[in-house]
Amino acid sequence: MPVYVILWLLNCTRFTHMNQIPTLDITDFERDPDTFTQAFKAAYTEWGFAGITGHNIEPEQIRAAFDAAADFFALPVDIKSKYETDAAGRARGYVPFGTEKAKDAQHADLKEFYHVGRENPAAAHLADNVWPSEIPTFRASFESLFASLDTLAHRVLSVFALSLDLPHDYFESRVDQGEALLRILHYPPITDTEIPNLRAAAHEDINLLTLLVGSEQDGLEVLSRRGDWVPISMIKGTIICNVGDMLQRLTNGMLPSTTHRVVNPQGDKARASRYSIPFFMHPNPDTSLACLPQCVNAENPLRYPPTTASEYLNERLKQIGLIK
Ligand SMILES: O=C(O)CCC(=O)C(=O)O
Ligand SMILES: [Fe+2]
Repeated sequence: MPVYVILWLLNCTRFTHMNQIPTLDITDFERDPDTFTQAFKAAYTEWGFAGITGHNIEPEQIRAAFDAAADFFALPVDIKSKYETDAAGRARGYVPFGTEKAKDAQHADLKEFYHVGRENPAAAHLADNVWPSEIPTFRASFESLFASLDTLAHRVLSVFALSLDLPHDYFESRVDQGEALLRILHYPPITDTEIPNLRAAAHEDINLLTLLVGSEQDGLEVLSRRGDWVPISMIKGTIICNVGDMLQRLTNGMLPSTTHRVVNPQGDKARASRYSIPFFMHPNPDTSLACLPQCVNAENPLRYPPTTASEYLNERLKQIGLIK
């Protein structure tokens, strides 16, 4: 075959299989809700992941949060450990390196993290936050980022509801007392390259939906429907939003909770820290995760038995080592 034909064929495959998660500008929803909801549904049915732009979260707010994170994780481990708590599922405060292991993984992930969660004195299942006094900017930075991501999560949930032929406020009464967790993640420099561990082994997120303030460092990869690992390269400032296992169950798998991982960088890049900040949105504990009837049909028969959000969460947190 002549070289120009091979080049032409290669070019065609490049364009017909766009191998990158889609990006959606959420301000398009206000301009044309129906068209946006259709594009949104198509993106999530195919990928379970999309980048969100037009979200109104200022770059300075994100910068301040990453700076506070770097300052905290640079503290000696005995100081950081003062902020470990006994909140169920380690849902508040510091969680040391080597604690979490992806379901079915053989080795622990290469990360330490800090959980900041929803506070509501009227809801007994939501623990109080703890704040490191050593980093004066920490509390204000993460309270403000939490509030902004919570608002965005509500906007995104209303588009999910519309794309499932539900009223736009369907999820409101199902998440108002629900846990939401900001997970401030630090993947320390890797000094021993012979280790079998990954920064984060392949996993699916347990919750309803995740908003990820993505890292400036490479490493995040998403498993496509075709079975290949797609490195995520995002325009700076994009917030990644992905479906979690709870939304996958509710939609009987119609919206997939896509497997993803964080791979170790090669060469000098391995010697740099990596930071990222996912926000995990959970339903109220008593919310049923039974599949929605409109997602069950002859082509897509019922895949999951009914359960509640709290039952399911407990089972999953045991699998990843966050509950004994
Ligand atoms: O660090 C990242 O980019 C992704 C983190 C992640 O997938 C998680 O914590 O569930
Ligand atoms: Fe994840």
